[in-house]
Amino acid sequence: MKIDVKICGLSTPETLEAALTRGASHVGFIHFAKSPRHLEIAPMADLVRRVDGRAETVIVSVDPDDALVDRMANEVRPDCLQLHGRETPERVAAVRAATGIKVMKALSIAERADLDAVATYRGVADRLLLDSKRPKGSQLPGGNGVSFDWTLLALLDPEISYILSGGLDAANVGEALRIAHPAGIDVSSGVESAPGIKDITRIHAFFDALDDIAADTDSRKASAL
Ligand SMILES: O=C(O)c1ccccc1NCC(=O)[C@H](O)[C@H](O)COP(=O)(O)O
Repeated sequence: MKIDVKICGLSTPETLEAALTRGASHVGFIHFAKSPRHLEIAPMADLVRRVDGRAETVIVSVDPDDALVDRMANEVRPDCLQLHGRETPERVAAVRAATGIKVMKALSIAERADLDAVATYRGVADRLLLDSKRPKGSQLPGGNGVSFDWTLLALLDPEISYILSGGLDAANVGEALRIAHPAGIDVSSGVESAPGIKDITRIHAFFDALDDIAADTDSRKASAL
């Protein structure tokens, strides 16, 4: 089964094109002032226009107030709003109802108890993104380039569909997909040369790794016949 691939924290037309050319299903743009990937609304709207239906566009924000939700919805018009703060299920439902735009809710996972929150967003958020907890000292709720213990995900109800995020890169995505069974994967730092600087070579390397995994899976299936 083909999984979704979200390349997040894009900020230039060139790196956006590279992600789209390689078949990203989702492209993400960050609106969070403390992030090295932060984009103001107008440049973000420009990048979203360039996507022109080739992938789903996602704006990432952290506990946005109603005024910001309104600006993102009306001035950028993304396909999806990713809420990466402490938004409750009620807030997710309210954002969805107010905008008519899909909502992806990000949840931080570090230990077994963190999985309890996942079910409370089921049927409320359109997508769930399971990310690592921010490391001590980081000001960013996401985009920290650290992974969590993927074996925890075996404890989730297998019916729950999620996007796996946090510290993925070309070198570890194969192992992540052997352990976890996500509907999609999300990467940011793993395709950067420095915080906030997306790297076209690393974007290609990430998709090359996914192609290798797909080819390996196909050949295993063929030899099992
Ligand atoms: O990327 C950021 O700077 C960011 C800032 C504030 C909230 C969320 C942020 N990123 C959200 C994402 O979806 C990232 O892709 C996700 O956390 C994975 O990042 P990484 O571990 O760097 O691959």
